[in-house]
Amino acid sequence: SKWSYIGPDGENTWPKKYPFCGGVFQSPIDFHKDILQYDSNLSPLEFIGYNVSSTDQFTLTNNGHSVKMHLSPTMHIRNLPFEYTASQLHLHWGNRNKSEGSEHTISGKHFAAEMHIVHYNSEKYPDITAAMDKANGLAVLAILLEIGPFNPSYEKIFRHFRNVKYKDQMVHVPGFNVQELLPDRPDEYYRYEGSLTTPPCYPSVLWTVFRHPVKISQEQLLALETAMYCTESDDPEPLEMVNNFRNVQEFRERLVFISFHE
Ligand SMILES: NS(=O)(=O)c1c(F)c(F)c(S(=O)(=O)CCO)c(N[C@H]2CCCc3ccccc32)c1F
Ligand SMILES: [Zn+2]
Repeated sequence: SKWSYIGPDGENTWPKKYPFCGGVFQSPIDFHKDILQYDSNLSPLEFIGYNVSSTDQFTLTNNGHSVKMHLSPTMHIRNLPFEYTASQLHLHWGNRNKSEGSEHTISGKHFAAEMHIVHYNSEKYPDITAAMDKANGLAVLAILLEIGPFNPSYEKIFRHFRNVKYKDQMVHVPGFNVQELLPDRPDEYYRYEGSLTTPPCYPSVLWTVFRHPVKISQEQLLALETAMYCTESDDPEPLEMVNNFRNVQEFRERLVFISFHE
C-alpha cells in the first residue's frame, strides 16, 4: 500500500489509486456550530470488556503510517445501532515544531493529536476485513489529545514507543483498562457518518468524537512526535513519522449530531 502524507504519494494523489478517497462522506471534518444539531437519542456508549487483565497482552506495531495497537476481541461497545467489536487503536499527530496533528478540528482548531479506537460490526460481519467496506461496517471512537499534566494511562502505551521505532517492529503491551484512555464525560460526543481517514477511505465509518480532550504532558507528546519512523531500521534514507493526519474534508448538506447542549 504505497501512499503517504507527504510528497508524490500525498493525500491529494490518493484518489488516483483509491477512488473512494475522492468520493462522498469523507473524514475527517471540522465541527463548527452551523452544522451541529442536538439529538436527544444519542445515549452514552457502553464499553464492555475494556478492562483487559495484565496477564493478557496487546501487540503494538509500527505499520509505517501510524503506531497501532491490536486489541482483544473481548472488547466491544453497545448502544450503537449494532454491536461493534474492537480491532485496533492508533494515533495521529503533528511534529515537534507544530503540535497540531489532530484529524478532526473544532471551530477550525486543531488539537495536538488524536487517538482512534477502531471497531467493526460483529453482529453483521465475521471480521473487520468483511466489515470495512460496508455501510455501518465500522465504528471509530476518536479522542482528542492536548497538553497538560503527565498521563499515566497513556504512558502504558507510550513507554513502548522506543521499541517500535521502525516499520514492522512490534512489541507486547501488558493488558490494562482501555477505558482509562477515554476523556471525562464520554457521554458528550459528536456523531456523524464518514469514512476511513486513510486509503482505501471507505465511507463505512460511524464516527463518535468525544467532546472533551484528554491531557498528556509536553514530554509525552514530544515522544509521540519524535519516536517513530515510516521506514525500516536498515533504510539508508530514514523518514520521520510526523504529520500523519489527513486534512479536513468538504462537508456539505450534512449535519453532525451532538449528544450535549452547547
Ligand atoms: N483513521 S482510521 O480511518 O481510523 C484508520 C487509520 F488511520 C489507519 F492508519 C488504519 S491502519 O493502521 O490499518 C493503516 C491503513 O489502513 C486504519 N485501519 C483500519 C481500516 C483499514 C483496514 C483495517 C484492517 C484491520 C484493522 C483496522 C483497519 C484506520 F481505520
Ligand atoms: Zn485514525
